[in-house]
Amino acid sequence: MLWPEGRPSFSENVELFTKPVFELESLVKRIVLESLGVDKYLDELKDSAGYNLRVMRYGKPLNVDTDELGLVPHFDKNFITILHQLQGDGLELETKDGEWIKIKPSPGSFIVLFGESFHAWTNGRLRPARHRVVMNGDQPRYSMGLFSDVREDFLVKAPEELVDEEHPLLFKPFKFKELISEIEKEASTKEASTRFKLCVSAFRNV
Ligand SMILES: O=C(O)CCC(=O)C(=O)O
Ligand SMILES: [Fe+2]
Repeated sequence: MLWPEGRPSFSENVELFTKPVFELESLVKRIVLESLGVDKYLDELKDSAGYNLRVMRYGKPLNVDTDELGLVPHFDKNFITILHQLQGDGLELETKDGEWIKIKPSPGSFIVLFGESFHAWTNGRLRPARHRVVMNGDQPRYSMGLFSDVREDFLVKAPEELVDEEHPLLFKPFKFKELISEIEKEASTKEASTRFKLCVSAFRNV
């Protein structure tokens, strides 16, 4: 048992992570919406938000001499992901040009990624980051993440302020649960290829 008996440092670490990470999530949402001039939708997004806090462990690589994939390249499907590496590097991000860069955060820092749903909601203004975990060395890796998304019946629809001639509507409005079923459908037909592609493109409008 890890919580709360047995390993007090585990629950302490989770609690230490929780407060700043929730504050950061709401700050990031505010900054994004304000900078796009659509902060009037902040309450609507906040009221329909759902959260998922995960602590992740990646077993040590079988072979210490070669890099091993801890997590395949993928886009997160949610709105915002905030990650913290507790032990071990390994997170890599893909740049626009298809290059993989290693993320080496300082111990007290967080990594903020945007997911496919926020990409669609902002009518493409935010780019979702494809990322992966690459393991090397002889140690397991631990990370924590706050994954924020929306209620299943929330309609992911870009605000009209973000749609104009220069920025045509990229995705037809969809319920978050429709994106989830799209992911499940794809996963059952094409050997987890969903993890490599933008699932939201099923709702592409232009
Ligand atoms: O462990 C990490 O740093 C990344 C985790 C991740 O990308 C995910 O769970 O979607
Ligand atoms: Fe991810």
